[in-house]
Amino acid sequence: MRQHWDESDVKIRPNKKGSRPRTKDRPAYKEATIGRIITVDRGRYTAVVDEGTAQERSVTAVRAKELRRSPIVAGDKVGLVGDISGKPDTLARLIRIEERTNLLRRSADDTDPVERVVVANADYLVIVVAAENPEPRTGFIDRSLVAAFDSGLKPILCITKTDLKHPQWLLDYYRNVDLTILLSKAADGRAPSEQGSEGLDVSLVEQLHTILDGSVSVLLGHSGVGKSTLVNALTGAERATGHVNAVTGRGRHTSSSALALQPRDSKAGTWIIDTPGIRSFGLAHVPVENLVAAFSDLAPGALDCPKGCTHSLTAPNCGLQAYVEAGQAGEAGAERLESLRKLLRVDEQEGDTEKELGNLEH
Ligand SMILES: Nc1nc2c(ncn2[C@@H]2O[C@H](COP(=O)(O)OP(=O)(O)OP(=O)(O)O)[C@@H](O)[C@H]2O)c(=O)[nH]1
Ligand SMILES: [Zn+2]
Repeated sequence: MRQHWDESDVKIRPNKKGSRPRTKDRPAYKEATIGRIITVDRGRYTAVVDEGTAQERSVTAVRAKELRRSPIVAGDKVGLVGDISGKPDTLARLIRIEERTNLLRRSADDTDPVERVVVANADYLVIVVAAENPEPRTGFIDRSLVAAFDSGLKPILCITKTDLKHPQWLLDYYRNVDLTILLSKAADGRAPSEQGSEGLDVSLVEQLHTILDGSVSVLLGHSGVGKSTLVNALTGAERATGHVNAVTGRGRHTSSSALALQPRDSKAGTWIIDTPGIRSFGLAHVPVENLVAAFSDLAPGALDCPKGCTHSLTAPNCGLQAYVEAGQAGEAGAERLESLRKLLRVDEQEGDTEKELGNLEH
């Protein structure tokens, strides 16, 4: 059952000096407890406090009026006041967003300059694709790589379902790119199972578990690639901490906003943030230099571009073009440059019109 809260339930009683006008640093708020946001659902923020201690618990909070215009996302560290017991029917007040180490951003599409924040303070972006069913799309992966680069997250490409098909062409495409690629173990001819974690490769889970231990990772992937299977295997069937239950009271997260989960047997501070609402990254907010730099196999070529080069097919003396033609970006160079030009929107054909279908809470 969903409880109904009212912000007035959590108004903090004025302290003895309460009549004093609020100053910018609001001394009373120095007492705030720091929590980590694990999900946002219709204006309710779920934060974990006293992380890694016996008192670890999740607290539901609403944000203070002053923060009404500030996006707060999974991974954010926030200051909480009021009732932070985490007991049923209690509601804390979120009064501050702590400084972020980084922010994974996207725009709704490539023409919308308004950037939206997806996740804060993450270390890795794990891009999950299937070797087949559904067929992986390099356009999607390249976009995700740009978003990771622009936001300062380390990308990992995780390829599932290699038992169905060996993704050699994909490995070739990324051969010269600075990117960690993890594959599920190949080929015993299994068909994708209809339920459960059948077909999932244990070694892939173990590899991921090891790399991500102690870090905050964002998992990204289209429907059907095996992302839920992977998340379930990483977090264990029973989510011992019960944080998810705290979100909806039903043990299932119903909204499409990002949700942070703790992997089993991991160090304190290890979080995996699932992003069910995100199908792709609009990149309108990303500066051209970062688009180019994210293509680490091509980027050195741009050093020879004339100032203000558009890098289009017809751009005179484009260094990228010359670099690729000289074979310095390897066999996939031409294809990679074509992909970059799509993102730069300087390709001759219609650009990548992949539209955002995601829905994110703010
Ligand atoms: N053959 C094979 N099947 C797999 C593998 N990993 C997952 N599957 C199957 O692929 C199907 C889709 O997996 P899910 O984990 O539900 O995929 P998802 O990406 O979470 O998709 P949504 O739940 O739609 O978001 C399931 O039937 C899984 O059992 C794999 O490595 N090999
Ligand atoms: Zn150029």
